[in-house]
Amino acid sequence: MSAPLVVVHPTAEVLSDAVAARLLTRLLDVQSVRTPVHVVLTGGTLGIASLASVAASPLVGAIDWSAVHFWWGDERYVADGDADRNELQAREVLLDRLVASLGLPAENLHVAPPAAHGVSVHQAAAAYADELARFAPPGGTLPSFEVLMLGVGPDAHVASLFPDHAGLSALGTTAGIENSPKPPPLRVTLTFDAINSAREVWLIASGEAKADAVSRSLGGAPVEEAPAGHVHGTERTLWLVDAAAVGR
Ligand SMILES: O=C(O)C(O)[C@@H](O)[C@H](O)[C@H](O)COP(=O)(O)O
Repeated sequence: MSAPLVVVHPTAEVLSDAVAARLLTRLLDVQSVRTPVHVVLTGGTLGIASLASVAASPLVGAIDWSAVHFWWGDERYVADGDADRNELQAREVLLDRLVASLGLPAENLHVAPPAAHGVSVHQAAAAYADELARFAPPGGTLPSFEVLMLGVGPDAHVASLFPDHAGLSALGTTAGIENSPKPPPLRVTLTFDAINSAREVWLIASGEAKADAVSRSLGGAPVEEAPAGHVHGTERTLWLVDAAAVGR
């Protein structure tokens, strides 16, 4: 477990560009020593803005995308093609282009299943856990995540781990979430154990509305109040924020 390091950027725009630059540089560094590389993406405004910044970066062509796998920290359990799907939003700003022209294999996008008739959110979570286990080292249940990104909610949630909510005590690698306080109500999420297995965990937050959540998370609030304060990378935990999110 690594102690958090907080990096403050002046604005949300600079922050999303800096997250993109950091991700691309990290991929270049890692690809010089090991491959394939597993990256976990986040939904949310800033997460998607950061992917759009990746698409706009001149470095995007320098990565060997054929050896990168993408996962999601959480996914909204809605029908395939629904605009609320985190994977759809990520595809629109970046991933479709990586597949179409930069060599990312379509099968390297590992999504939690969309909602389907007769399939519960818990069954979808179990299917996502099976997919994760397929890419785990022998005897393991999870791929070796290099970077895992998490947006932070105004209530200090991360992924779909909400304060005072069922997912906080979920065992295993994934959980189905019902009655999410942030719509839509059904979600599939990685658990704390799965998140905390990543080498680097990057929490990203911008805007005044997140200032209280950031301060409570970094101030040691209990997990039931501030789940975001209880995620850590094994090697590095970064809080990448803008000035407003730290009350400046
Ligand atoms: O699917 C989701 O809704 C999420 O993955 C969620 O955890 C998100 O990252 C935060 O709520 C921050 O979202 P914003 O950046 O939009 O505030």
